[in-house]
Amino acid sequence: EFYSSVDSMHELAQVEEELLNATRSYLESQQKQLDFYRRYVEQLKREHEWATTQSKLDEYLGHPLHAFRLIKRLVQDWDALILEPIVDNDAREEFSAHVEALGTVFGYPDQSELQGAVKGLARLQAVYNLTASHLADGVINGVSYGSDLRWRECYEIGVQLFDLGEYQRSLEWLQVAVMLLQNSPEKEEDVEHYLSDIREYASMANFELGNPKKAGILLNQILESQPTHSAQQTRKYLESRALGKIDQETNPTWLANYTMLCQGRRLPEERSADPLKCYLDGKRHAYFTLAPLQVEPVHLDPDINVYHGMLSANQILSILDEAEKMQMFRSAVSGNGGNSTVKDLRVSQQTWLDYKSAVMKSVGRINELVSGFDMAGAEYMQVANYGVGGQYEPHPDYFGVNLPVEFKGDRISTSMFYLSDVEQGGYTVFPKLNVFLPPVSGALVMWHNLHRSLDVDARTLHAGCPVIVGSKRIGNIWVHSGYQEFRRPCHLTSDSYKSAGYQN
Ligand SMILES: O=C(O)CCC(=O)C(=O)O
Ligand SMILES: [Fe+2]
Repeated sequence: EFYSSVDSMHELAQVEEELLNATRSYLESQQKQLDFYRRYVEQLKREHEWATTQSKLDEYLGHPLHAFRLIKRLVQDWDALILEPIVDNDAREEFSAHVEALGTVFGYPDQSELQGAVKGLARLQAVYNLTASHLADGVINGVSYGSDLRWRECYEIGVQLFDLGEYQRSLEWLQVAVMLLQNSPEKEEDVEHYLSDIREYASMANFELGNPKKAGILLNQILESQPTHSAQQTRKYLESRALGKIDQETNPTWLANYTMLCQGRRLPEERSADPLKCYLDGKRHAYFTLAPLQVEPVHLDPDINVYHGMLSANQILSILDEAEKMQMFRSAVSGNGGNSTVKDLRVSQQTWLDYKSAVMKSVGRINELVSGFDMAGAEYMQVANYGVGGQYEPHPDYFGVNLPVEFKGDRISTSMFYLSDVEQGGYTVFPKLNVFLPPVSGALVMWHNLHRSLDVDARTLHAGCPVIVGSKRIGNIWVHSGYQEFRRPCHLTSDSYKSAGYQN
């Protein structure tokens, strides 16, 4: 699977590079061969004309050498030099073999990949209010990336969204496709034809959106100029379908908060708390005496802190190197019965690193010293890379159910290292706490998922917003409660009442 991570998209870029090279050399060799045929045909033509313009063709052919040459040409030369190479063309076979081999070596994206990429775009539109026309112009949140889309691409996005049942968005893209097509340098008769295809989809999308009248008007427009268009069948089909009620999918309540925070806007608060201040902490451990922790508290109770500058650029490179050597997998989310399922809930690829290498030893130590927890209870670090529209919808990190003893307790804390900056989007947000965090490479975000009583803290619900531009990389370390009895002891009174109002 390619679209879910920027890393694996690299391979696609390589595939395209190979395709370009192969095609270019194929065309060159074809061109050479064509030049050769043309020269040979010219030569034959001269001979043929010379012969037939002789006053007496009879006499010409009566000459044994002439007769021999004509017969040789027809028996051998035409076949060997022209007909055979044109019909079965070595270069062509070599070329298709090469292209096929590319597919087996690198893999080749299929229809589902295209759908995945389009879903990613739709997700970005939904969360960041991006219009299809801005995206088509290559403008994202006012920044122009100089990669505008052609009408065909917008049309394709519209079609894919239609197939995904995203009719409103499909319509939006189809409209952009129409505008671009009308201003494109295509031949006029082609434009009319393409317009009809787009209108046919727009008609169906309108129908699905409960607007059969508009659907009918569009179909009529098509049939006026092209009476034999497949819109005929579409009209019959739509007429035959009883207009059932379109059940609008209701958005979950957290979506509004999630969307706002992803855009870097805080929700209005009833009372404004004292602003939190950054500080240096050189006392947490002797290790930090010379280089104190740069702490940015972003929430109190539950505490969420960002520790800046925890990993150097070189350390990050080593971690990513190590991760690259492991196979990255499409992230799964724990489903019912503990089975992992691959859902759009989480679109990224990930791998797990132990704490054996030099750099991972430091990472483990940093985590131990900053969190105060015993790494004996830590899972391996999960390194993840988010691709097009990559996201992780709001979730808690704890499991919260009766865990088997092997789990050594639930996930008491989350340490998330940002292993990259993200050009646009990709914030980490806490919808119940009104907190958003833009990723900052080298920073570490840490919070507790459990109360001191080890009851789950529902306030820690959080999410990774869709990445708009860039490649987001994070490294997560989850520490379990099993070994931390002396590191974070229970209080005499339970504090779990604090999250009671946040369960849903
Ligand atoms: O990507 C993010 O910012 C959050 C990731 C996350 O919550 C997780 O991996 O559990
Ligand atoms: Fe998480």
